[in-house]
Amino acid sequence: MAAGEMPPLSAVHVNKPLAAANRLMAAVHLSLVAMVIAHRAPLLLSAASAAMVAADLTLLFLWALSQSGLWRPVSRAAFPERLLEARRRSQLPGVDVLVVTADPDKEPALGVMNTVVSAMALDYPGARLSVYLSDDAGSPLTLLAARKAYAFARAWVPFCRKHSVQCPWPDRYLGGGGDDEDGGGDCGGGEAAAEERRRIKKMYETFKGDIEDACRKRSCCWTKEERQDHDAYVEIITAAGEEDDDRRRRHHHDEEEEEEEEEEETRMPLLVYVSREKRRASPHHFKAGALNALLRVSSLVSHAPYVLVLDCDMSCNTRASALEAMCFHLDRSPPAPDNLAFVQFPQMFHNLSRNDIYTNDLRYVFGTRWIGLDGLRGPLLSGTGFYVRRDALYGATPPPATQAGGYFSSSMLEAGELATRFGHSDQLLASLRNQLQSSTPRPSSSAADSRRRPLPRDATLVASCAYEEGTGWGDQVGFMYQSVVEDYFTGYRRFFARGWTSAYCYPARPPFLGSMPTNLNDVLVQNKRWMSGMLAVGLSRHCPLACPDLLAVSVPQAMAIAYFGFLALYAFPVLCYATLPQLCFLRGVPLFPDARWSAAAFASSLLQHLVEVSVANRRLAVRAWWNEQRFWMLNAVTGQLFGCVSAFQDLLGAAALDFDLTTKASDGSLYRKGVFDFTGCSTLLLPATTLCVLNAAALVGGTWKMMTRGGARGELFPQLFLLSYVAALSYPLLEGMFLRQDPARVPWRITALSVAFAAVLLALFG
Ligand SMILES: O=c1ccn([C@@H]2O[C@H](COP(=O)(O)OP(=O)(O)O[C@H]3O[C@H](CO)[C@@H](O)[C@H](O)[C@H]3O)[C@@H](O)[C@H]2O)c(=O)[nH]1
Ligand SMILES: [Mn+2]
Repeated sequence: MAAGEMPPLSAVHVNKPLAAANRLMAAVHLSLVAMVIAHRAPLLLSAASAAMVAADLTLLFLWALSQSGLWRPVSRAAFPERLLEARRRSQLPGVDVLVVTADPDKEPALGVMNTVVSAMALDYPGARLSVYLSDDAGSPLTLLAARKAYAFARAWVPFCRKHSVQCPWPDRYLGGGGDDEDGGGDCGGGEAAAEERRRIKKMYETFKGDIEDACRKRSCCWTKEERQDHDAYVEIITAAGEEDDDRRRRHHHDEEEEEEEEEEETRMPLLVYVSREKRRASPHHFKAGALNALLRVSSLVSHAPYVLVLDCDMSCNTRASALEAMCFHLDRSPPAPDNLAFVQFPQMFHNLSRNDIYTNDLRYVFGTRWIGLDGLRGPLLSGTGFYVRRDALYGATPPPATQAGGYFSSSMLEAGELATRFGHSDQLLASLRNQLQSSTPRPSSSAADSRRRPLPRDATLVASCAYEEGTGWGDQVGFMYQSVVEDYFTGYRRFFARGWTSAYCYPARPPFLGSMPTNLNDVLVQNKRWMSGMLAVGLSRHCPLACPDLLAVSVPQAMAIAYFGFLALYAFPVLCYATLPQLCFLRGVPLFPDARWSAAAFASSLLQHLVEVSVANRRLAVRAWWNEQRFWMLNAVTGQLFGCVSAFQDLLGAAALDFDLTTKASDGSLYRKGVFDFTGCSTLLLPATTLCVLNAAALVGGTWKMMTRGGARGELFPQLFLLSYVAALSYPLLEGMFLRQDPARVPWRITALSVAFAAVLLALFG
């Protein structure tokens, strides 16, 4: 298929007006900030002014890094019909779906199984699709649920195919809280279809009941000790009577090609359960470790050239994503990106409220930044919902211009070298050698070959703790360890620094839907993990700004990646702005004597933010803008501040970073009402509440003084405005501490400590 012979499978469109607007706003903002700093420089005499200049310079630094990712926002389209005109479905390359789960208490089995089943029902030839489930808890409950899920999928998958169901996620489609169009409406007309739908719904109810029963029985749940200490276990899930079905089908179909193709199409995707070995003494590297174990097991079983990664709560909300992703991967003609390693889909969430007080929609990332980065060299890897080339994950470099496949240097393919990198499993090495030597990611020998075969001999070996010792896994091969944000680090080191690119595919209907935490503490803990993980990369020897390989590929991209590595540093300027103007205001010391430029720079940044939010929401979105302003400020002095502390501890070797799992089971009723849920808030919230009390006290005390004493009132107005703005933003915190009486208010211990700390600050400096 030479370029030109067939129409391109994908298109890219540069959003020129937005690009122009972004550049204009950048120019305006830069000149304003320059004026602010120039005006403050002569006042460096006082410590407070010096600190404010340092704060402004930090803001300027981060702002500068963030700019390249806004300069060329693009959108892409995929044309699966053209793909299917150009190739028969049986010629499509295989896809292995890797699903990871870690804790049946925080991640209820029913939700996990919905993800598994939805992935099995993707619109893709059954013989070329396999789903691997990693269970880090090694829970008998999950295994049992997986078997039940497979049995249900044997009815569900054909049902979705037959009726071209749009939403392959059973719970949503069958009316468990989906939107209108999902409610079975796309199942086609006719009494027979309705009957079939009723039947499948009943099967789902039984399946659900079985799992809920099993959950109630304590015997299925392991203790914490058992979870951290158990053998590896791998099972290719089958269902009773399946062998007979297969034989019958094979008997019907002779060797004729068409029928063989139909057979490939209608086959059930493979489902494999993997619980890797866990020992307390050996590090297990969290999600990255789980994914690498799945990569190895899948290499032995189906070895598909493409891999889709899904978190256990990320269900497929359309069946189209696999074909859409292939439009980019298989398109070799412009405008398809060169050297494409992965296609990233946005993370979207089903449990969002219209009044999204925790900014859980992650608009900033998936609605703005990734669109901009896509115009640079591609969005960063985002943990879930991406289709990635296996050879690129295994360490290949992009092919020389004349060749289509990933490139492995010949020395790497030598037997000794392969074993050092990939470990000592003959079976794994044999499968690697087969695939790696052929340079194109070919259609894998279809998963059909491995069908009903016994489990590969080495399956449990490659899922054992000891297997990775002394190999390249986690460093030269697979998902990267050393960071709790394995997605960010892997995307940067494994792909971008080697010259691979990515594409962002943002279809109108959300392709995947996950769940976000719905109480403040969980949200902050999650943010702290992201912030500490990325900062630990930014401050380490792997800093993107100091990576020669990446800089050689693209300096603007290095800046855009580094921006995320330093994101947590916002904590410092925000901390300054949340203490110094307050304390000075109380003393009657003006900090913004010539406020014109500061006011203009402030207004320009607010306006720019409003434009961003509104463009992403496709309407004037003032409430979303306000929610983001508020959460940004709150997160800066909680998630980002503690993120900085943890990252420094990690760098100094004082304490390793941990991966705190988010809960996918909370009800979120307060969040849906737009009320902050402070249940379980701990020290993480303390800086925010302390600063909030300080601000309120300074605002009241300072205004009082200003009115009673007179003096240089005009020069204090900018501070009065700033303090009032902060007070308005932090009102929910004040309310949670002093006005609310419900159980979800700020724990009184936190309130008391905040008041005490604020009093100390005021006594010392006020
Ligand atoms: O030891 C572990 C820890 C986590 N997980 C799985 O990792 C996934 C993500 O964990 P979750 O608690 O949902 O974290 P989130 O904060 O929601 O994850 C976001 O942030 C992570 C990086 O910190 C990315 O990997 C994710 O894709 C991204 O959604 C879940 O399926 C977990 O089961 C494991 O398999 N083993
Ligand atoms: Mn999650």
